[in-house]
Amino acid sequence: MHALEVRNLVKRYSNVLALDNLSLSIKEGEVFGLLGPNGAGKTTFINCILGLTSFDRGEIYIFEKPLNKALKELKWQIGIVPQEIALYSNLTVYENLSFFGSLYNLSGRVLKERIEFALEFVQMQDSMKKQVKNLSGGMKRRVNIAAALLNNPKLLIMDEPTVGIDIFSRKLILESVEKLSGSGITIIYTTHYIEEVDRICTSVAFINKGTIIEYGPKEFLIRKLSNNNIIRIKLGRFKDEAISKIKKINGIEKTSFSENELIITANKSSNLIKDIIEVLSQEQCEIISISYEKPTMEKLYFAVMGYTIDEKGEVVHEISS
Ligand SMILES: Nc1ncnc2c1ncn2[C@@H]1O[C@H](COP(=O)(O)OP(=O)(O)OP(=O)(O)O)[C@@H](O)[C@H]1O
Repeated sequence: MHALEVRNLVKRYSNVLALDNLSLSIKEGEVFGLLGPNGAGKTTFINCILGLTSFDRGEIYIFEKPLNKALKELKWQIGIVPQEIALYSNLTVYENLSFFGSLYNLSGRVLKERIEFALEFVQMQDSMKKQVKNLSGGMKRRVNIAAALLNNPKLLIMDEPTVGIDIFSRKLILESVEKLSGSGITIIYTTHYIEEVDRICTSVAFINKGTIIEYGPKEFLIRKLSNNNIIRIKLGRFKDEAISKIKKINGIEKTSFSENELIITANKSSNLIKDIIEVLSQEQCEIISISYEKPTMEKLYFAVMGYTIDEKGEVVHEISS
């Protein structure tokens, strides 16, 4: 079943086209990362699917129900962690959670148990009596997450939950998403931190200028979008002739050799390792190790967004469209 299906969504703010025919679908149970730079349209997208902002065109289905129906019938199964902290600062952590729980019609023992579970989940039990105004930004964000989990949602939407918070809270938030992953809950997680998507998401969509450039399961995208394989071969004894012969193998795009390491960039479609080993053994070279370099999510992201990264790791070049 699809947790979310969006078709040709268009949203305009006067002269800004914030969402430009955006389409995507998210399967139930996925931790889905929506990754894009500032102003890409992430928050507008989230606001549209939550019915918080109107849109000009398109269709949205949540758990296969049209948006209006879904928001009426499934409202209590959707947890939201908004970008802005949405808590009462003069109330304590516990009082805030009691209030949000009562909005879900939770009361008595069930409410108490759900609050205890949510507090433990975000590791805030020790701070439950503190007023929210006395908490750090990261702790407030964790209370927001606890509030979103009170009703045991089927769909959890987290809009840039780690922006501007301390490292410890960030670590806890990422760990809590990891704990939820695989439990059946669907999570939509917007961010502009590539390493977060790499760590916690099962699928990812690259969004820019209001449109989805690519999306799918992470491993699928890495296979689809990486243009080549990089093979590293550490040699003991070697002959220059072997290196020259390897350069000529069909499918090899680039080679470099320094400090006894041969780095080969090979065409994605070719499996050349057998040919390379054959040359090395014919030339009686000593192979110490062979490894494949996996393309990183970061390299993939910049490539998809139209940038390249040089050897020093700097973004150097925008490819004009
Ligand atoms: N209320 C608004 N009125 C006019 N323009 C808006 C409004 N909200 C967003 N925009 C514009 O729509 C575009 C998409 O903005 P949005 O906030 O959805 O992007 P975002 O990816 O969430 O960015 P960020 O990571 O900075 O939060 C931007 O060009 C933004 O300036």
